[in-house]
Formats: sequence, C-alpha cells, structure tokens
Amino acid sequence: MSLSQSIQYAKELDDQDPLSHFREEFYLQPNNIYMDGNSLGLLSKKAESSLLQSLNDWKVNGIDGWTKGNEPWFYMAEKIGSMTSSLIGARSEETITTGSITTNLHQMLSTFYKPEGRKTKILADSLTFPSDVYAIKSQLSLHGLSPELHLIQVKSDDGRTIKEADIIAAMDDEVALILLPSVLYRSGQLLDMKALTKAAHDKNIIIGFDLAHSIGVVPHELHDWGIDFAVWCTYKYLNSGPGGVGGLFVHDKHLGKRPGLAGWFSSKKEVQFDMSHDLDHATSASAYQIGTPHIFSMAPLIGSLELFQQAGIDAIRRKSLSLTRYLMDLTKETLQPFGFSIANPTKDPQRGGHICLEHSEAARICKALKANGVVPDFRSPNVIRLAPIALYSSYEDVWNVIQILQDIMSNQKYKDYSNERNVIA
Ligand SMILES: Cc1ncc(COP(=O)(O)O)c(C=O)c1O
Ligand SMILES: Nc1c(O)cccc1C(=O)C[C@H](N)C(=O)O
Repeated sequence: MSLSQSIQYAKELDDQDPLSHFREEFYLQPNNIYMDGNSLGLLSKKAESSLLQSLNDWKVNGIDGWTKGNEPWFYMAEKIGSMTSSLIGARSEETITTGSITTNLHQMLSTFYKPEGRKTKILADSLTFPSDVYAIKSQLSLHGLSPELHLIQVKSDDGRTIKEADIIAAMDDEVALILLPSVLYRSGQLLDMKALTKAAHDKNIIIGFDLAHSIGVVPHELHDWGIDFAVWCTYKYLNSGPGGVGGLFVHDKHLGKRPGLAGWFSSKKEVQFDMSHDLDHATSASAYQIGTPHIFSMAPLIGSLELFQQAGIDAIRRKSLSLTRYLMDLTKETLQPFGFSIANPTKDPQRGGHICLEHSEAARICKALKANGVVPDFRSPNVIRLAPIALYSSYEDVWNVIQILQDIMSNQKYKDYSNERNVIA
C-alpha cells in the first residue's frame, strides 16, 4: 500500500484543511457518509435557524411579517439574490431568488426567445437534463414551431461529454438562442462558459446557462463573461432543502426588458400594492418573478449562504477539486480490478463537483453502498455519482467510501441486490 492509500494520509489532509471546521455546522448522521450533496445538500444549523426565524416571524407578526420581523418577507427574494450574486460573479440587481430551474427557464425563454426571419432555432446539447428539453420543446410549440425542426441538440462523441468546438460549430445564422448546462449532470463535465458566450455573441446569438450543478461549487463570472441569462436550483450545493427556491440571473444590459411571463411580483415594489391593471415592472431581475415567493422554502438560504460567505467560493472550489482528485486517485489505485471506469473529465478546469463512475452493475452497487452506510446516487443505466462536499465532507470520508466499495466488490456483496434502479436514486 502506498502512503497516499493509507488512512493516516487522509487524516493529514483533513488536518491541513482550512475548511474542516465547517463540518460541525451540518447535521451529519452517525455511521453515514453522504456523497449525494450534488442532488440534495444537507441541512446546516444556520439554515435551520433562519427557517425557524421566519416561522417565528409568522407566529408573532401574522400579515405584518411581510414588512416587519427579522427578515421581512416582501424583500427576502432580493436579499437572498444579493447574497447569491457573489457566488456567480453577478451584480445584486442582476440576481433574484425565485421559482425552480424549470419555471425560470420558461420565464427566460418567454422573455429572450424571439424567433424572427431565418433566426428561429434553439441550440442545446444531447446530454442535457430532460426538464430543460421539455421546457424548450413546449416553448417552441407555443410559438407554433415544430421541436423536431427547431431544436438542435449537439451530439456527444462518447455519450458522456460534449466538445465546445462542436457546440461552436453548430452556432449558425439560424440559431436564435442557446441553452447549455454549466456542468453536465451525469458526467460532471464543466463547459467553458466564457468561450461559449463569446462565440455565441460573435454570431449575435442569446446564450443562457443552467447552473444546477455548478452554483455553490464552481466560481462564475456571469457579468464579466456577458452571459445573457442563467437559472439554478438551491437544493444541491447551496443546501436550501428539498424543493428549495431557485434563482435566475439576467445581465444588466437586458434589465428593463419586459418579462415574458408577468405577474404582480414582477412589479416595482413601491407600486405593487396600488393594484393597477397596468404592470409597471421592476427594472432589476426582480421583474422576472411571477407570484408570491415561497417564503419557507427560501428562508433556509439566508443561514446557508452565510456559510458560503464565510468560506468563500474560491476556497470551496479548491477543496472540492482536491477531494474529487483524491477520490479519483484512490479509485484508480484500488478499484480498477473491479471494472469501474472514471467517466468524468479528469482535468481540473473541465470537472464540476462530482465524479462519475461507470459500472455494468452500478444499480446494485449503489444499493449495497446505501446498505453499508454510504449515500451515492445512481443514474440509469450504469452511472454512480459521488460528490464529496467541501463544507461537510472529509478526506477520511472519501477514504472510507473507497474501503467500503472495495469490500462490496471483493466480497461480491452487490449480488445481494437486484440491478435495477430504485424510484429516485
Ligand atoms: C441540470 C438540471 N436542470 C434542471 C433540473 C430540474 O430542476 P427543477 O426541478 O428545480 O426545475 C435539475 C435537477 O433536478 C438539473 O440537474
Ligand atoms: N430535483 C430533484 C428532485 O425534485 C427529486 C430528486 C432528485 C432531484 C434532483 O435534483 C436530481 C438531479 N437534478 C440530477 O442531477 O439527477
């Protein structure tokens, strides 16, 4: 066994880790190693207390909680938007907490997709998350355009990754809008958002990104890169809880643009309660809200984002890369004989926050991992995603996951389970 394969080495890495103390801020369960924060992040004590604070504001203030109390609900979406903006290189007014990825995508497509003349097509990729494709196809149908002809999905050579050069080559003068993931949800490939945005703008094409798998783990410079719009969820790396409210970014060059889907929360705050039938929409990203914010699905973010502000996104990215590098190194050294292949890009600039192992017995290996105290997630037919999280995972966790996987494989424990997926993971 090499030094790097020993538990002492893992412990040394933990001792040197400047973020290790954040682990105490989270509710980790005994005898459980959580590697699924890329699907649903864990509860922190701060998120719990900011949610309880909002509940208390309701208990004490009733309707007046909208404007009184610890965190007045009427301004909460803007406040959290502003707290999120430093994670994505945006200005406060460009960012709002609202909706879900899919509803925000509908809002962005309704606002930015204006097919005209030859420019009618939407460009996406063939490995993107299904909900994004459903949103695009339904928006095309609403415009009376056939998705078969108007949605172009760039193909993958290997079924795992997409080449930026292929995306750029598909940017022709029929493309009106491009929607891409920042990080591909299965393989964890991180796309070069800056280069893609520049290429799109050179061709006069609007470009937006789905940041589901990068927000809270990868730094972004959305404003400086000139990205037109972005959407994200907060229940993954931002630890807002199941169904936590998402967010969107609109570059300030577009602020003032009429929301495609309007509602009374699109209004300028100072006139909203005048109840006029003519919308006077906000001139910030607030305009792209629709109805009443889901306060209790948003309140945990106030506490959670404080942790991100304390740790800093650059330090989070450094540790995340280091954890996933360590996980890949141990996989190569220890698990190769058992038929695993590493399907995520291995270079740092091309890798998001999770690693992707492929194995023909992946579904039952995931079940065996869960039975042995490790929470991975499975994506059909053969993908095991593992996400060690900078704020609450340790190097020792990673080391233990590898030991448990080795035991499951060498003792064929996975054979106790069927090789079919469970309902979700
Ligand atoms: C890349 C990506 N896009 C969209 C979604 C769907 O988001 P929502 O259910 O918040 O609309 C998810 C995850 O569920 C995702 O991973
Ligand atoms: N959004 C989810 C949900 O509502 C239930 C269960 C899981 C999820 C997920 O986030 C799945 C995730 N986006 C994925 O990358 O597969």
